[in-house]
Amino acid sequence: MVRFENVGLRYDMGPEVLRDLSFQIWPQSFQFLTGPSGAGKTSLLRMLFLALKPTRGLITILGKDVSTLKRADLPLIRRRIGVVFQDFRLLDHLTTYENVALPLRVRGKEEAEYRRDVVDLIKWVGLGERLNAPPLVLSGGEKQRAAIARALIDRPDILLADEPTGNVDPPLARRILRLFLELNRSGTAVVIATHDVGLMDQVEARRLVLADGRVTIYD
Ligand SMILES: Nc1ncnc2c1ncn2[C@@H]1O[C@H](COP(=O)(O)OP(=O)(O)OP(=O)(O)O)[C@@H](O)[C@H]1O
Repeated sequence: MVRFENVGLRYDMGPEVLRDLSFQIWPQSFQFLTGPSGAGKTSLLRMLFLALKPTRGLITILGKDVSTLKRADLPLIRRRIGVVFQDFRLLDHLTTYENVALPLRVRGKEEAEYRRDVVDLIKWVGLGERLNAPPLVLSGGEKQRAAIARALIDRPDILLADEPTGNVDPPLARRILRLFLELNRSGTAVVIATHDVGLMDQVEARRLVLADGRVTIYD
């Protein structure tokens, strides 16, 4: 599903922040991506989301070599990748419902086709009471779950989450982790970037550990 071979990344003329990364992410797998602050977790996620190209090496995502992808191919592949950003990126002038429905609206789907799915998904993340609330009145944990619902609404093959429990207390972090595990059981590959050791210790899962620009894998 995802294959990295000897991938390196540098920003502008700076030093290589990631080097010699070789690993695969399998369909329906679950893994944590971890490492100290500044180790390159967000940079790696950005390459996985096709927001950043490597400066060397080969990346294949969903069967496509990213170096040969044309701009016009990007939306189709990105649609199969759900992302929960560290800063949520919800639109303040839209309600929870509208934020979650946005990817479908942008694709030109009719509301009658998706309304039920959007409402069901919002209930699944525990925000049934907040359907019509704008992000400004949501707590950090509620925003987090709205961002998760939006990442999932188009049924991605792979979900990438950047510090998805960074803004929530431990009970809510456990709840969010359970949502990801449930999602994974239903067939979605999941990559969670985190430096929350307490969170990782709750499940036996593969860990991709970044340090000094390199990755070590603990299966
Ligand atoms: N746009 C950029 N331009 C230049 N350097 C960058 C840029 N983004 C990240 N870096 C550098 O790349 C390295 C990795 O950063 P990155 O944000 O990927 O790490 P991280 O592991 O996600 O950190 P954190 O856990 O603090 O979010 C850091 O040295 C950072 O300064």
